[in-house]
Amino acid sequence: MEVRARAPGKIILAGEHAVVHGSTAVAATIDLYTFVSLRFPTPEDNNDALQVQFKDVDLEFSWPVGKLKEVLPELGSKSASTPSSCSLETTKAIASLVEELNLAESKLGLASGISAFLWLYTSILGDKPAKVVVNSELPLGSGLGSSAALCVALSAALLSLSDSLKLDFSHQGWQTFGDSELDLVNKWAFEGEKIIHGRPSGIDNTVSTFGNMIKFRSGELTRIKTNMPLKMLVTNMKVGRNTRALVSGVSERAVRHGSAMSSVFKAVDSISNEVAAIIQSPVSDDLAITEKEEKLGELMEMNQGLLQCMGVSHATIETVIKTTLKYKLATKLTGAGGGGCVVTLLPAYDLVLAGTVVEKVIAELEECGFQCLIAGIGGRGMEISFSGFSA
Ligand SMILES: Nc1ncnc2c1ncn2[C@@H]1O[C@H](COP(=O)(O)OP(=O)(O)O)[C@@H](O)[C@H]1O
Ligand SMILES: C[C@@](O)(CCOP(=O)(O)O)CC(=O)O
Ligand SMILES: [Mg+2]
Repeated sequence: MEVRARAPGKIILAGEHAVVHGSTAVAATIDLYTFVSLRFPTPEDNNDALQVQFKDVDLEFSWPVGKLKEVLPELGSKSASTPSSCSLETTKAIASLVEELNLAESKLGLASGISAFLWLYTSILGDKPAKVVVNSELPLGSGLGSSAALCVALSAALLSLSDSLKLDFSHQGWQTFGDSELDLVNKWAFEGEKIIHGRPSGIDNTVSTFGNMIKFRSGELTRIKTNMPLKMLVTNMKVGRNTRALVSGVSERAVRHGSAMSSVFKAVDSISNEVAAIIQSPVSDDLAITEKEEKLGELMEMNQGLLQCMGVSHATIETVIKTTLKYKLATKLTGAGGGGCVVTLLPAYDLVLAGTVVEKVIAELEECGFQCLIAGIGGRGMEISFSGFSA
């Protein structure tokens, strides 16, 4: 009896950071997933603990359910069908549980993910013993939304075994939820993101839950139907950074320079809306596609300039921008910046030329020690699959 959930990462085509301050942003899923598997113990297992294994970071923990009951003040008082924020009291209690894990210095950055795990698990499934395994195809902390993918996959797995969803356990293979169930997953995942990001906009968990490509503003999503082939090169510069710190850095700058920063956010809003309009407008021929790519590239460059204004670029990002510019390709950071990943718009149709240009640019970037991948974008959102359940 096991449920497996998977949720994709994302790229942000325009609008990161500004979206936290009410501007429009455009995001698409990428075909790299975080997986969460969950199973309850059988009587033979004789297990009365909540066990979790985070495979990507080589960490494994176990809390006897008695301990959780003793420490967590609100345990059992939550309803899985009503997402709620973690209270100050529970935040402190979870922090004490995480502190007792004595994480090594190099793994302290993972504490917020463990806290989000404990909050989501105990809010949705209370004190039920279980074994949870997390693994991901996404690089962690690189701007591709691993935090949201974790929260979405976890919320989906937990909700699917709670009493709040009525699901078809006999269905074979991956299945998704209806819109109202997806909405519930998304709301819980947002609560988890709050613990990891501090002040998330909700764009990452929303695109990971619903899939495809979305325009997002102040918690509202509009699905985008692409009318052009979009090919993106994702380059991971492997420079570590922390989303929470970068997001709060932008907020502090916005407090120091209110009027200037609100103009920056307004400009980003216009850029995102133009990006969405270009992607959705009908195309007549290849020439029209090339024209659209040129406009998108220019908008990406403008967005990158404004991200630099917000203080979230990085010397390494500028290196990649210069390298791709030699090949007339536009690049911007994606996600929180400060390192992490950048995206470069690749020509979709000019295959002969694209082949050589793309190969050359990838070779040059890889020579610098960066990791490149051409991501499939705009695919499915969160999905679950059951095994070992009798119909
Ligand atoms: N597979 C995973 N296993 C453990 N923790 C994870 C996993 N995925 C995400 N996290 C948590 O999310 C954090 C990274 O989130 P964040 O800084 O927002 O970057 P991003 O979302 O761009 O990957 C990690 O430090 C960790 O706490
Ligand atoms: C910077 C931001 O716009 C995106 C952060 O994405 P990531 O966690 O770096 O993948 C923050 C947010 O929207 O919650
Ligand atoms: Mg994140």
